[in-house]
Amino acid sequence: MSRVWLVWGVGVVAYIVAVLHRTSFGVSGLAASERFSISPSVLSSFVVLQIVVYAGMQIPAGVLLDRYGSRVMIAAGALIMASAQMVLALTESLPLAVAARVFVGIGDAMTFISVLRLVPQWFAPRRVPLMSQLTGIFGQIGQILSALPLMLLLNGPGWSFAYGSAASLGLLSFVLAVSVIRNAPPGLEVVAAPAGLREVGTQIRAVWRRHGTRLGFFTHMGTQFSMTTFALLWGVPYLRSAQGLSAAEAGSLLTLSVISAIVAGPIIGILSGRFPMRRSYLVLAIMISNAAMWTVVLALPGPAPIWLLALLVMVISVGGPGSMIGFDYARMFNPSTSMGTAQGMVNIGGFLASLLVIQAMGLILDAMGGYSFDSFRVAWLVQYPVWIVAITGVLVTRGKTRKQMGLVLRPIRQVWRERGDRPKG
Ligand SMILES: N[C@@H](Cc1c[nH]cn1)C(=O)NCC(=O)O
Repeated sequence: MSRVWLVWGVGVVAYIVAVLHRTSFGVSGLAASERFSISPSVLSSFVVLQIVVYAGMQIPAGVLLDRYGSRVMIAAGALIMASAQMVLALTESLPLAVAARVFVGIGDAMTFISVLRLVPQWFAPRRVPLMSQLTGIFGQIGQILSALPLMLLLNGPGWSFAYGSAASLGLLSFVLAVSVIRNAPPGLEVVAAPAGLREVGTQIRAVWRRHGTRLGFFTHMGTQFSMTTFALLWGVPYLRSAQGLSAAEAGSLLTLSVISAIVAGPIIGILSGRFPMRRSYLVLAIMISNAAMWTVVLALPGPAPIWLLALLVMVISVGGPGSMIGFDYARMFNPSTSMGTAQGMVNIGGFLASLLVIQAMGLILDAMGGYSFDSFRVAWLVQYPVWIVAITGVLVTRGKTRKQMGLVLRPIRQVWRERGDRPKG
């Protein structure tokens, strides 16, 4: 196997294991409620705290990534997460469990953007959009590992064995990262120069001021938060307690979600590569279809048929690969020495929205008496303000970006008309 595939493959394995750690608490939510005797809102606070840390660490992680490169960041992230999962495997103390999830958030924050950073370093520019999509997609296998084997281990040998196994996988990923990953092919490495706090602050502000970075931020926000909320915490309790599905059915829907993202990813990668100036239409279509699908399901007065829930899961899952367009924008509008910072900023979008929604849902569920059909029906409504903010953000920053580029796009109708008028053959 050539060096490039090996480096990328090990990076992807590290990301898969990070996603496994990240999603493990969501699938073990009901078991965690019993083990630590906690209510829905405390349970959601766990996940919220983990995402707060993940989102809060994006800019520091991005700055460190620009400075030290992918290898150190991926290896350190893997070790931190493995140690935290081992603590979680062994403890029955709530404060220690909370601290462990904080460290899972820290390690997780260091992983994805560092793996994504390997792509433009190791692959030819024309391959970058598709390889970035594939990086994102393969990472979601970690969610399958949570939904199926981890769930089986939880229901069989139990909590400690399940979390201990996740920790061992994390250790393996640390060893692989140290031995195999290199930041770039020999002689091609570009790292940011050492900088003081003031210079770093100036650089961060410069990155945020670029309209393309903010376009990426709102893109990431509106496309992926619904699926993240579903996968990280509220999906399984909703499907089981409100919609009456079995654990196996709920697990299968989470697997279907990953399969949908795997199918959608390359299509989005190819479409956004062929029509780079129209990528935002794809982004807006994804946000609107997510909102429309939820509207149909929430409008029903009782549990939805399983085919409709499957359709909901498939539609919202397209948001995962759709959010990768946000990273394309960051890459397009930022120099390579501040790419890590820009991608970290974009990544905050979806996770910030997810944590607000997860926490708000936990509070609503608590106030309405727990995991009932009616309380979930109200709780999911908190998604709509996020779609409004994200769609507005995309429209505004897209306008500014186009203006800055001096770009005037012909209306789509005109493009189609001209295509039709072109002589055939
Ligand atoms: N949107 C995800 C990645 C993705 C790609 N396909 C499905 N999901 C994302 O932004 N990930 C960041 C992370 O840390 O996982």
